[in-house]
Amino acid sequence: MDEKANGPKLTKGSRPIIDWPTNPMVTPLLTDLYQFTMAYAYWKAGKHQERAVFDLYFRKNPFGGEYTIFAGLEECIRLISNYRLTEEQIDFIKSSLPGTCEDGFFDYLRGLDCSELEVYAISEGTVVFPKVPLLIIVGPVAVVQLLETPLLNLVNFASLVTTNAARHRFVAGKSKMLLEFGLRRAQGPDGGMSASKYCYMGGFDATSNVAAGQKFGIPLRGTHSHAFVSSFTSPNEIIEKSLRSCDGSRTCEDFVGLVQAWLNKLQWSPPLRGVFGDTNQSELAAFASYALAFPRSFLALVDTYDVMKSGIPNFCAVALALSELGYKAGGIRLDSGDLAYLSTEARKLFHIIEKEFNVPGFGKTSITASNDLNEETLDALNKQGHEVDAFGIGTYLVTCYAQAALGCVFKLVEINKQPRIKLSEDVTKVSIPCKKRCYRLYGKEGYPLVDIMTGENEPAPKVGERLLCRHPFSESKRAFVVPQKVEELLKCYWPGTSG
Ligand SMILES: Nc1ncnc2c1ncn2[C@@H]1O[C@H](COP(=O)(O)OP(=O)(O)OP(=O)(O)O)[C@@H](O)[C@H]1O
Ligand SMILES: O=P(O)(O)OC[C@H]1O[C@H](OP(=O)(O)OP(=O)(O)O)[C@H](O)[C@@H]1O
Ligand SMILES: O=C(O)c1cccnc1
Ligand SMILES: [Mg+2]
Repeated sequence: MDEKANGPKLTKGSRPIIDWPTNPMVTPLLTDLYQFTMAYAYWKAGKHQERAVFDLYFRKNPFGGEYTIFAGLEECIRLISNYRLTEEQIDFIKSSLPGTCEDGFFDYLRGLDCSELEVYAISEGTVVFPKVPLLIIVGPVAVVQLLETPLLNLVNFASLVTTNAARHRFVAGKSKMLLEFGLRRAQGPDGGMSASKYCYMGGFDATSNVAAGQKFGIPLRGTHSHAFVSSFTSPNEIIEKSLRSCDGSRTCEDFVGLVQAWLNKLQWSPPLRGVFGDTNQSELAAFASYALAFPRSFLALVDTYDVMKSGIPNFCAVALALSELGYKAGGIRLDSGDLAYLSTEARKLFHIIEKEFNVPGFGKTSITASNDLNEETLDALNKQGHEVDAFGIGTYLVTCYAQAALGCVFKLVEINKQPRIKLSEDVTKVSIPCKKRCYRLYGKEGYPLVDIMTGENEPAPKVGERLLCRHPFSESKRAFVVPQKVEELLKCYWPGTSG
């Protein structure tokens, strides 16, 4: 999120212009009915202006893991800053509430906005832990109540999918290219757009989602599908066969013939003799056509027929023909079979070709893998050893297949300066009362040691001073910490504009 535009710089009374939420379905009506019935009852009881403090937090890290990445804040601030009900929306609420509701309430809704709210939040993209508030909303109880559902909606999936992406990045390692390919499998258009945005935030390099490329400026990447390969029947189909060399100095009139000649050379070269026989000619036609369309970034999906006997030799023939004209091929994509084995075999062949035909860099030709990848398959591939440079990941990533929801909650912790608590038989569900301040304490090596919550008016932890930190629910978990650095986690992202 752009902290400069929306973050701590704002002062009371300023009226920054902040865009509407990305998804136009995010309006004041995108809430649960009970938020409006409660708002009415607060109003009827004359309580609606009472100053309340709500914490938004989650109770357990997702995916059986040890951390969560907070995301969705920018969209929350966009909603808050533009929060006004239209006449049409007020009419709809009127028609949805019992006829006994007094008109004065609808006049109240007419004037409602978030100018009396203060929003404190942890920066988007920060590693966060259970129970620490990600957002603290302070303001008139009725309006804050109305925001419960949309704020949870905007934070829950965003943080879950960002965390999922970060976990995939962690397993894949820094050097691998991670591509988000999930749009077709995502939970509807918003699921797809949000996943693309937040996977990028979580450490992916690019997306195949063109709309996300336009909307969010995320780099776009892609290869081609099996349909493109199986749509061809023979090289004779290719009418326009000429290709200018990369430097423009000459034209190869029959690129397809050049590819066939290279395939022949490959077949009969001493280190490869007997390795493969006749390759699939329709696949060769597809690859040659793709190379004619994209000579500078030729990529081939090599598993439509047989990876080792057809796909890879055909790719190499096209790549060598391109190389003769001064172009460097982009690489291959594997989308089935044993990805560790096939990538290793492909790499061996690329190295043999580099040496045999003296094509510098051919051994490093990029290998992309896809096909139902997830954290576990990435980990299994690492353990076996593989030669994949880029992973295209869809279904498991964007649907958060391993865990359906993060489970963020929104709890009243104070009203009229009085603490409030929600009790539960389950101690992990007991809310922690009072308006809080939260700090991240760092140790000698500069690493964070612990996050702590204090009451609003308690003194802040001091560098070099010993502090007893206690687990909120587990009496036996406590530790003395001498912080070398103290970072306040929540900053004011919306100071209210009424003052
Ligand atoms: N070396 C490997 N170690 C662990 N998992 C792998 C490895 N190679 C591939 N996988 C995973 O195994 C699964 C293989 O999928 P599946 O059994 O459906 O076969 P397939 O290769 O997709 O076959 P096809 O698409 O031809 O039907 C995928 O989820 C893939 O990511
Ligand atoms: O496997 P995912 O992680 O969801 O990644 C996206 C998948 O989408 C594409 O094909 P699609 O799955 O539509 O068809 P295929 O299974 O026949 O390749 C691509 O080839 C990947 O396999
Ligand atoms: O570009 C690709 O290779 C791609 C895009 C979406 C889904 N599967 C693959
Ligand atoms: Mg698939």
